[in-house]
Amino acid sequence: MKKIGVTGGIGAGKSVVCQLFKLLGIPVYEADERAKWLTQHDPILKSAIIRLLGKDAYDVAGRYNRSFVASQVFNNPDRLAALNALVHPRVFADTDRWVRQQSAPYVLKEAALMRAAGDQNDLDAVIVVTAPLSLRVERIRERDPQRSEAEIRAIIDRQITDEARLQLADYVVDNGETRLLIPQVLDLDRQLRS
Ligand SMILES: CC(C)(COP(=O)(O)OP(=O)(O)OC[C@H]1O[C@@H](n2cnc3c(N)ncnc32)[C@H](O)[C@@H]1OP(=O)(O)O)[C@@H](O)C(=O)NCCC(=O)NCCS
Ligand SMILES: Nc1ncnc2c1ncn2[C@@H]1O[C@H](COP(=O)(O)OP(=O)(O)O)[C@@H](O)[C@H]1O
Repeated sequence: MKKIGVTGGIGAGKSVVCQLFKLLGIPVYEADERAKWLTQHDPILKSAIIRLLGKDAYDVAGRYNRSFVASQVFNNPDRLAALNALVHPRVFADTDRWVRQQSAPYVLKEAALMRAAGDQNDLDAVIVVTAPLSLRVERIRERDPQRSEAEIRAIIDRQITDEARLQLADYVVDNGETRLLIPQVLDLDRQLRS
C-alpha cells in the first residue's frame, strides 16, 4: 500500500486537505494528534519528557501540559530538537502499526514536519500544502486564539520555509484561496489511485 505524506507550514491547510481525502475514503494518520496521544499514554515517553522538561510538563491530573511545553520548546531550538528526538521514534513505530491495519488504495500521513526531520516511514510521495505566510498567520490567529503573536512567529521560525518545503514535494496543493481546493484534491486522488 502506498504511503503518502501531507505536510505544510502551520496554517497552510493540511488538516482541511486531509479532511477532503477522508471524505473520499482515504485513511489519514494524524501524526501531530497521535504524538500528543502518545505523550499522554506511552509511559516510557512520558517519563522521558519529564526528565527533559521537568514535572510541569504534566498537570496534576497527569495530562500533557501543552501550553507549558510549547512555552519551553518553541523559543528554544535545542530543547525542541531534544523533544522531537524523544517523540518521533515513537510516532514512527506507531505509524507502522497503524498502516498495517489499513486497507485502502493508499494512506496519508499528515505531519507538520517531514523528511527534513528524518521521516523513517518510507513515504512513497509527499504532498505539500502551501499558502502565503500572511494568510497562514491570519488563519492561525482565528483558529488558535490562545496563541500570542510571538508564539505564532516562534512556531513559524522553527519550521522550514515554504521554499525549502517545496523541495520535498512530489505534489503541491495550492491553498492560497485563489484556486479551488476540491478539484485539486480530486485530481490528486485520481493520480494516487492509478
Ligand atoms: C509543543 C506542543 C506541546 C505544542 O502543543 P499545542 O500547543 O497543542 O500545539 P500543536 O501541537 O497544535 O502545534 C502547533 C503548531 O506547531 C507546529 N509544530 C508542532 N510540533 C512541532 C515541532 N516539533 N517542530 C516545529 N513545529 C512544530 C505545527 O505546525 C503545529 O500546527 P499545525 O499542526 O496546525 O501545523 C506539541 O506540538 C508537541 O508536543 N510537539 C512536539 C512533538 C512533535 O514533534 N509533534 C509532531 C509529531 S510528528
Ligand atoms: N481554503 C480555505 N478557506 C478558508 N479557510 C481555510 C482554508 N484552508 C484552511 N482554512 C482554515 O484555516 C485554518 C488552518 O487550517 P488547517 O487545516 O488547520 O491548517 P494546518 O493543519 O496546516 O495548520 C483552519 O481554521 C481552517 O479551517
